[in-house]
Amino acid sequence: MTSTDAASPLDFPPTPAVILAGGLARRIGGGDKPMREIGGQTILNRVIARLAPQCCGLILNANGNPARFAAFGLPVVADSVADFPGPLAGILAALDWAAEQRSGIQWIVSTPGDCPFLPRDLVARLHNAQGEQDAELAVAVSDERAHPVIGLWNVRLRDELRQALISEGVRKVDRWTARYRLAAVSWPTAPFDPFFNINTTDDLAEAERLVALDATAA
Ligand SMILES: Nc1nc2c(ncn2[C@@H]2O[C@H](COP(=O)(O)OP(=O)(O)OP(=O)(O)O)[C@@H](O)[C@H]2O)c(=O)[nH]1
Repeated sequence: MTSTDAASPLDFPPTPAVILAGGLARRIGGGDKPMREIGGQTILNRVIARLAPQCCGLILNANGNPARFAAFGLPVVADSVADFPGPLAGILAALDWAAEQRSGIQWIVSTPGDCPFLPRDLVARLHNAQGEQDAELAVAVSDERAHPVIGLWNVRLRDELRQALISEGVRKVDRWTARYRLAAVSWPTAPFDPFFNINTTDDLAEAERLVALDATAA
């Protein structure tokens, strides 16, 4: 067994996760996509339920009035870079939040707020791969496709990210991560892709079907 197959949560440093909900959700008609419901629960509730047992805390990255998320009881951190420059702005906001905590947080895991079936071993396997490969970042992969917003980020990289976003105008996550030693961690896609995410109303319907499959598999 390689150590990426299994890991105890004690094997890696305490790691908070940021749930990225700062986008405009244009393909689904705007609004807060994570507040849409599938199987009688918000997508956000499902993301929280997957991540909370794996992390030492959760934060929500969202723009606009944070009061609309009050019921979830999470710190809400807005982008510091204006005009919706994409998910890198949310990752930067989370890294800055971590540095401000002054509790020695070294790593943050990021996930989108529209990905309700995240693996229960996400954080452990990202950390294991990072450690084994002495990588600077780790990113999730399924079906040979990288999911650049689902990753493990070192708080140390925040000023380089700020520079890339603000001074160089970098927008694509994988354009930025290509600068670093990156560990890619692959998950199986049976019975379905755990990184299935919801972009459209058709995806919402598909997610309803997967909720039932997921309940059977659990
Ligand atoms: N903080 C922040 N997050 C963003 C921004 N744009 C997208 N995201 C987040 O990045 C993840 C992937 O986003 P996309 O699928 O590209 O964008 P989206 O807003 O979800 O949907 P579309 O507008 O339909 O593309 C989601 O979790 C978004 O909330 C942004 O400008 N700022």
